Amino acid sequence: MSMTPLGTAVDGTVVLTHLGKHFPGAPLPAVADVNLDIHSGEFVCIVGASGCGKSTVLRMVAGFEQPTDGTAQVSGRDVNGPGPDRGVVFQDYGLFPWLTVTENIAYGPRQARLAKADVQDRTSRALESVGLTRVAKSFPHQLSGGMQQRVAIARVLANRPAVMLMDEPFGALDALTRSGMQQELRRTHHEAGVTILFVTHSIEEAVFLADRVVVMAGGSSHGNSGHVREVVPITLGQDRDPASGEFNEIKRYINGLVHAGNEVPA
Ligand SMILES: Nc1ncnc2c1ncn2[C@@H]1O[C@H](COP(=O)(O)OP(=O)(O)OP(=O)(O)O)[C@@H](O)[C@H]1O
Repeated sequence: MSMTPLGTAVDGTVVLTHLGKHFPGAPLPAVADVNLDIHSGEFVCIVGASGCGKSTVLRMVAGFEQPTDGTAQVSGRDVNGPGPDRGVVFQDYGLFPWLTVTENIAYGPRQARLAKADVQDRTSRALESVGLTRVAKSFPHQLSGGMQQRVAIARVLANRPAVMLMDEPFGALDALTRSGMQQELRRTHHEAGVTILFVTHSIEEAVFLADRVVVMAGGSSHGNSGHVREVVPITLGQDRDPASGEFNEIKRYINGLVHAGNEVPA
């Protein structure tokens, strides 16, 4: 349980138990037997080669896909569909183009029929936490990709979810913007105390952001189901330097796990 300036008291535990998904008509389950306990406020990244089921796991936690095996629980309750306790951020920002930045962020709290003062308070705090106050009255098309993604993150924060689910959210950004966004997200995560489950192709991004990195493997191109290969705790502390030897050692280790068994035959 955590109490934060950006949120109310929330229990953002996520428990995955024998979680699996077999899509109709597929010869094998896309994902099988995923077991994971994420504690409230933890930052967990999922990495793995294309097709190993990273997005499918995230989508089951979001409630967009029903598991065919096992359960996903958030805050002690089985996930049966999407809900306001979980906020989702995708690579494409999904903003309403006809609404200003402020209106985009206020949309969720308004839909939840919160009192006007509450809506304003949540919106201004979320704006502030991602450094967007200056562009509050702009429309999405007037902003860069990085700024638009900040709006998407603020929009989720304004709903005060217990868990943020992020699927390759920085994948479309240039390297410099991406690195800035990673630093901001770490700070925001720290302030908001929200649990984050974050899917990425970038091992460096995962090592920079996460408390733990879940390495997934397998998938139909390997003749098996996507599964968790290893969960790697990142013991680098708050100030992480991607140029440091320690950082690179962990990166190399995870890289080895991601690519083990994927060697192209000679
Ligand atoms: N709606 C669906 N119907 C049928 N098969 C699906 C569906 N969604 C995903 N799959 C299959 O499940 C497997 C895992 O897909 P998923 O998108 O979860 O992998 P991923 O690790 O996120 O891949 P990537 O890194 O390429 O995004 C793939 O073989 C994919 O084709």
